[in-house]
Amino acid sequence: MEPIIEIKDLSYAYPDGKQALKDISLTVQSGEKIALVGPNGAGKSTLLYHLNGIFTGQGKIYLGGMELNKQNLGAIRAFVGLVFQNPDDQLFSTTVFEDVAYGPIYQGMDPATVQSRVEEALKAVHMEGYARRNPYHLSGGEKKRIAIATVLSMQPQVLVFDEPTSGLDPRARRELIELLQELPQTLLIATHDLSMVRILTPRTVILNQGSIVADGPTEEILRDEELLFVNGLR
Ligand SMILES: Nc1ncnc2c1ncn2[C@@H]1O[C@H](COP(=O)(O)OP(=O)(O)OP(=O)(O)O)[C@@H](O)[C@H]1O
Repeated sequence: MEPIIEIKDLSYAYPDGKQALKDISLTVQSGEKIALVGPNGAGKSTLLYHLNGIFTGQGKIYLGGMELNKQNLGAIRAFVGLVFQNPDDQLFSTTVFEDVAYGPIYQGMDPATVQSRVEEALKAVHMEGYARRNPYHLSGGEKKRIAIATVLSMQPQVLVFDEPTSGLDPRARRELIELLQELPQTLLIATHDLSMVRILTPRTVILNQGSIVADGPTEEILRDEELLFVNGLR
């Protein structure tokens, strides 16, 4: 079966010369749920931002068989939904509807399709009835859900999350994890929340200093105290 994500020998240096990713290769099959863990500065966000072309490093990335390049960028951005750590980076309209409708409108969908895309996306995050609300005045947990809906309205097959549980209170965190468990898409989640990893993602990849240092079943990785310790995870 063709992998849904294939990263081959990806390296990336920031303009100031900081080498953030070194020779990353990763293959993900459709439907997998994967945690990307590692200490601060390991390169997790940098890697995620490559998956929908925000950053472009050296190496090759294929998504659903499409090569990530300028020509395919529109299709790839519909295929891979990236949910930022801070929902305020994703919500900028005065109504939830406009924020969730933004992608479909930008893609030129007709009003009826836009409407149904918004309704479906809000339903998927259990936020029906919020369309007329102002995102600015929502709680942290609600904003997070709407940020996810803004991505779901594009019907992506891959969802990429940067620290989805950060800043949430215990109840909002638990509800968000339940929501992530329900999502049928392939998930790649950068996180420091190992207790979420334990229950949500059967596979874990450890990144440290820009390199993949472990990749395997979450159960085995989280059992390896030494591995966790040397990678700043304990
Ligand atoms: N705009 C930038 N310019 C230069 N270096 C950067 C920039 N953004 C990040 N870096 C550096 O790149 C490396 C990887 O950063 P990145 O944010 O990808 O790590 P991370 O694993 O997501 O960390 P965290 O867990 O703290 O979110 C770090 O050393 C960081 O300082």
